[in-house]
Amino acid sequence: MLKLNQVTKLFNPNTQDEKLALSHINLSLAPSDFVTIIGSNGAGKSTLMNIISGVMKPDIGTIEVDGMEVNKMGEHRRSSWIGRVFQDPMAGTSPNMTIAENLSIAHKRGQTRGLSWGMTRKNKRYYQEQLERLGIGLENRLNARVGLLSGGERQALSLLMATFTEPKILLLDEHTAALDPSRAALITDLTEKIVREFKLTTLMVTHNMAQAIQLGNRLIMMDKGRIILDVPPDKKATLTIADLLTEFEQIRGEKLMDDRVVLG
Ligand SMILES: Nc1ncnc2c1ncn2[C@@H]1O[C@H](COP(=O)(O)OP(=O)(O)OP(=O)(O)O)[C@@H](O)[C@H]1O
Repeated sequence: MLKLNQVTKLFNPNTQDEKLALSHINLSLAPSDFVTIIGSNGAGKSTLMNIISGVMKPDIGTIEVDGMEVNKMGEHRRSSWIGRVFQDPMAGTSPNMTIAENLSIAHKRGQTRGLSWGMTRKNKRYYQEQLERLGIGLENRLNARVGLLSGGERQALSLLMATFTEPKILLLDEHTAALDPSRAALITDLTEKIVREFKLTTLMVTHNMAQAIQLGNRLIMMDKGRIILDVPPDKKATLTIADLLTEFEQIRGEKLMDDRVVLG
């Protein structure tokens, strides 16, 4: 369903700041695959997400979705079938609009017609039903400004908005990293529930090894712009943090020094 062929990204070519962020990445996801991505700082994880979502174009290589090459398709057009949640809870929602207005925008994503809010009673009921699924009481606050919500509430709303139109691909970019542990656990649980329910094909970047092991059916480890480990579903089920650290050491010939990765 998602296929990356030889995807390469070189920043600032032929300058002192030249940086090979992605090097000949080949990655193929089956429908409903949930892949967690870990890797050291600067490994290329966010660049990979940016290239899949169309924020950046690869210098070499192709991206295919359901057999169709999408390299030339811009971010806006891809947004109808890609949902994305960022680390920053402020990034996915509009603070000066109400919860209902934010959901209305998400509802219309990818449609070309103008932005009439279309806040019919039927739509409101539908938004309430969807909010109820989050289990944190937001269904009673449809008219609250989103800027007033806590980080965790806002991130739960971002997750709902990103998956509202059942995208083909869900990209989660360290979406629990800015939350306190209890809120992070809530968003992790919600993520698992929503992805399972809608059978979403998902890529999730995390610095938290425990979370990378807990979620998803497949795990990849990146380093210096390459995929250095791809743990398939049959091995992922029994994978431990110790296994991952050993693999990293064997592949890199050095210990993983990023405590955030180990401790989460
Ligand atoms: N727009 C850019 N211009 C120049 N260099 C960039 C740009 N974006 C990323 N890089 C560089 O490319 C490399 C990969 O960056 P990227 O953000 O993808 O890493 P990452 O794995 O997400 O890292 P982290 O875990 O620290 O967030 C890094 O060395 C980074 O400094």
